[in-house]
Amino acid sequence: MTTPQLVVHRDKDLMALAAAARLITRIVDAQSARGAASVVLTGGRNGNALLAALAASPAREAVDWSRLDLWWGDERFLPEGDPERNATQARDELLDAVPLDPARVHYMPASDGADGDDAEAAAERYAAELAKAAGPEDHVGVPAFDVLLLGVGPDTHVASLFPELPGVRETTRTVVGVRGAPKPPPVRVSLTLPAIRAAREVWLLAAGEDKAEAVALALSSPGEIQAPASGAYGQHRTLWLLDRAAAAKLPPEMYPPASA
Ligand SMILES: O=C1O[C@H](COP(=O)(O)O)[C@@H](O)[C@H](O)[C@H]1O
Repeated sequence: MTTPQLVVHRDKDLMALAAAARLITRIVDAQSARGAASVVLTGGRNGNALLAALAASPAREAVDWSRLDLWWGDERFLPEGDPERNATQARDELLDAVPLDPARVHYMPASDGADGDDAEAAAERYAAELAKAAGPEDHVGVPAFDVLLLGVGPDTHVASLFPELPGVRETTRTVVGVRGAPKPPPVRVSLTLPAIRAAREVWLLAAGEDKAEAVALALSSPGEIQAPASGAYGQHRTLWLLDRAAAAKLPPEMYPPASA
């Protein structure tokens, strides 16, 4: 487990710009070191804002998009192309504008795909795809992602792991079907905490005052069943990227000095 490191930006727009710049650097570094990079995308407002900032950045030219593997941390289990799918939103914000290798873009299945509306079967299919990409040194059955992005919901959910639901209790499988999600749509597919924790770096994104309670709760170590975000950490680094509004309820001793 890595200790969470907090960075607080002035507002959500600056947070998205800074996170995009940070992500470009991380991808370029990984491509230089290992030939390719892998990133797990998140849905939600902050994840989409990051992708939009990345699309608008001239520095995006520094990335070799053909050597980037993209995965998803969760998906709203809806038909292909549905505007509420995280994949559709990611395509609109960035993916359609950059020269990715389609074979390296690992979308989570849609509800009108090969498994129909069986979210559990779709989860198994995605787990198999992840296992195929994992190397012999990757014990959990997923690749050691360079960066795994997570939005943080106002209820502390990350990916589609909601407080107290079975998904957050999963200790063996890497991907699960989720039913009864309190945020629509109720049926989803999600990486589990063991899969999330296999990432080299986990970055949690939270901006806005509606996230302040969740940030304070998750960082006070209440337990991951009650606050799933508290169980999300990376092998090398766990980074919480916040704006001032989302950091407002942190106890003063946790507030990073440089960003006060
Ligand atoms: O539904 C979802 O919500 C969370 C958080 O989204 P936000 O808009 O409150 O930031 C997101 O992380 C997740 O990927 C998505 O499916």
